[in-house]
Amino acid sequence: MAQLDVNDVTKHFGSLIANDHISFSVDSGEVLAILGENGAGKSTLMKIVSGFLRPDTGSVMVNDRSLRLGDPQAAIAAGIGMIHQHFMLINKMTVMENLILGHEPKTFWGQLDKGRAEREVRELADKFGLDINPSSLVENLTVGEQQRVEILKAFYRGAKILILDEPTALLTPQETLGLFQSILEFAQMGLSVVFISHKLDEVLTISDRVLVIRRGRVVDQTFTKDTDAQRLARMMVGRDVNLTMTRTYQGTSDPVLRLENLWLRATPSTHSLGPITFTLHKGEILGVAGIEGNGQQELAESIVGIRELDDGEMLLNGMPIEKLSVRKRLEAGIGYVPADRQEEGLVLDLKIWENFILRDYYRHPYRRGMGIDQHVAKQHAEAAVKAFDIRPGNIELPCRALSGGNQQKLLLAREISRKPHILVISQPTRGLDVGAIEYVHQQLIALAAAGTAILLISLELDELMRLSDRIVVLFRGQISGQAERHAFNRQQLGLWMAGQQPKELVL
Ligand SMILES: Nc1ncnc2c1ncn2[C@@H]1O[C@H](COP(=O)(O)OP(=O)(O)OP(=O)(O)O)[C@@H](O)[C@H]1O
Repeated sequence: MAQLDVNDVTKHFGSLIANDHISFSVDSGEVLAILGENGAGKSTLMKIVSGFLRPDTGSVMVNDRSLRLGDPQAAIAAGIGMIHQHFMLINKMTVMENLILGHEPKTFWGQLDKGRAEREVRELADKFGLDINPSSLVENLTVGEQQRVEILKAFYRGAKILILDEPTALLTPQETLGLFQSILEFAQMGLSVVFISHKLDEVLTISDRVLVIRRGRVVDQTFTKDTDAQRLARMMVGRDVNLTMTRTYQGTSDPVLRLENLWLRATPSTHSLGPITFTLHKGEILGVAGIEGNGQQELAESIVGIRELDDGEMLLNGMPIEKLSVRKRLEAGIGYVPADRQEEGLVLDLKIWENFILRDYYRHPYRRGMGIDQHVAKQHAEAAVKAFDIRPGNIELPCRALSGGNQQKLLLAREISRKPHILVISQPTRGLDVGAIEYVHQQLIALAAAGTAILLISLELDELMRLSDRIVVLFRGQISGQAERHAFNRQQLGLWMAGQQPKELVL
């Protein structure tokens, strides 16, 4: 089938070397995992292989033939299929329209041959075991289904080498298993798969070989069967990492936030939420579990004030806040780290220091007359960039130039520096490497120990079980179960996530 050889690839961005003489190969039928810290250069490397970026030097070969570099069409023609972290589908079109876009089969008269397109799509879906209805609108599909469309699209264009960039970041555990099953089948068919992930257990489960990149260089390669999670973490980060950090309870019984019968009506794109009643205490971490789309986002946004309540009460330190604007709530001591850091959390075209003061630029200590005291703002941003080890540390760079993990660190740095009474934080470690996860967990533990009440929303049960004092589970906008730390039980939490009613529900 196809073998990929990457030879001596180097790529600079200004003075930064994102890829430094990288070489590796993937055989036909092999699953190669690429591991590396945030900013190590994995995405850059894959963009080079798939033609989205041109390297400064080096070559890429498919079956011993040189690939024309910096040309996505040439990469596709050579059989390279790239599945990006952010899907590139058109929501208002059907699955089939997306699949054939730009490669429409034509009749003799030059018109779209719809029958042939449908037949080809069904045959492909069958061949690769990717079950999907070609006439569904993409906007009505789950994330897992959209990913299947992306993979099918690559196959429709003749992919023999599949590159998956953090493909499980948005999937439920069940969808992840389904994807793994598919990957194994692809490998058995002789396809080559490159799998980029920060999740060591996934890498250990799915790959044959692991390539480790640090600061743009290949630092190690190993057969998966010869390694384990601790060793992989050490290779990646260059030191031992605590992969299972837990905390001992430090919370108090002082209520900080009280939600009483909070209720949100459904909209065409959202579930109804509630009635939800709970109290968040000083120094406590309250975990919110649930499969994506079961009201977590609505809950976070109604606390922060982005969404208006249809009913219910919300008290912050005893004061009703449900009528306050977002800005007033932030000023009153609520911090917010949204799940989508690129859409909601940061302004990617603004500089690092500008993003750092985004919540407070109009007030002390940043306001100066009608403008901003740039000196103070930059000083504070510099200090936070150092304290949170954000790389590269040049605060004049636009946020866009930071890797995902470093963007997340910047968001945390901003919110934590504001010393909030409450921090609402959603998917805090999505896309982060193990070293960065360890760091974020340390920060959350320290923040709670200093008295902040944290509402931790996460799809990762392990993360919730390690950090939370209590966990509530959301299912279709309602609390389907809750448990105290001493009674956490993975299986039970999973059942509640799937909507199974608990025997005893204490609210
Ligand atoms: N367009 C760009 N302009 C300037 N610098 C960039 C650009 N794209 C990437 N970089 C820098 O190149 C380095 C490698 O980034 P890359 O996105 O390849 O890392 P990564 O290993 O994929 O990280 P992550 O795991 O966080 O996704 C980083 O330091 C990043 O800031």
